[in-house]
Amino acid sequence: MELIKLKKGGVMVGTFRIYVATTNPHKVEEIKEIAPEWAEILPSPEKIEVIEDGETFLENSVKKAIVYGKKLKSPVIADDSGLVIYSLGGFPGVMSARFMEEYTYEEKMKTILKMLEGKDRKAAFVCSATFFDFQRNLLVSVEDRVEGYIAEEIRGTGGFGYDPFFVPEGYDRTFGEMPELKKKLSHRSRAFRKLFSILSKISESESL
Ligand SMILES: O=c1nc[nH]c2c1ncn2[C@H]1C[C@H](O)[C@@H](COP(=O)(O)OP(=O)(O)OP(=O)(O)O)O1
Ligand SMILES: [Mg+2]
Repeated sequence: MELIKLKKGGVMVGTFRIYVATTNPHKVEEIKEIAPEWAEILPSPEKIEVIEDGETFLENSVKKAIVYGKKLKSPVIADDSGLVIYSLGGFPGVMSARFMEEYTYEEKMKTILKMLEGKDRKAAFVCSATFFDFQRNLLVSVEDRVEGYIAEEIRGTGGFGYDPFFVPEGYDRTFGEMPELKKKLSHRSRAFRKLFSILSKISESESL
């Protein structure tokens, strides 16, 4: 049984529905933008609480995928991601969302800007993308990142989270100032492009 109904005689014979195991609609939108034509990407029909107590993005990504996949009994994809600042030992890392949880991202970023005074500003966004198919007990995880640095000030209102102070390598504007370009450059688009390409290869091998 093919994992994904692909083409028959070169004609699309159907799509493969995948729910996104997330509470974050920005993630759903960004994944939809880069998903292949055979994947029908939908927000989860249920909001499921997952305790993200993993020490790595991978652990949390796999946990979210399995909890949602088992509950929905349908193929899912999950993303655990965050900001890693090298001169702060990788802070905030897996704690990116929980750092100053009760404050706005504006306040979180202002605090981090103070922490960075006199320090090296190199940073990366990291995304661990996981696919889990409950029926086939198939789990695939891929991690990727986008290197860059933290700007001297908060700029732009596009994107979400820490976008307004993250400048990707090779550019001088923040993701907040160029949300369209972010969709191509980001850790999320890189990780999910890799994940979808692996799923296509698994499907092709199954239909051999
Ligand atoms: O593209 C991004 N642009 C800016 N900031 C970002 C991005 N990607 C992750 N981040 C930050 C936001 C949050 O502080 C943490 C994600 O936390 P993370 O747990 O993966 O996501 P979440 O709690 O919003 O939704 P969920 O866990 O339901 O997928 O890293
Ligand atoms: Mg989360």
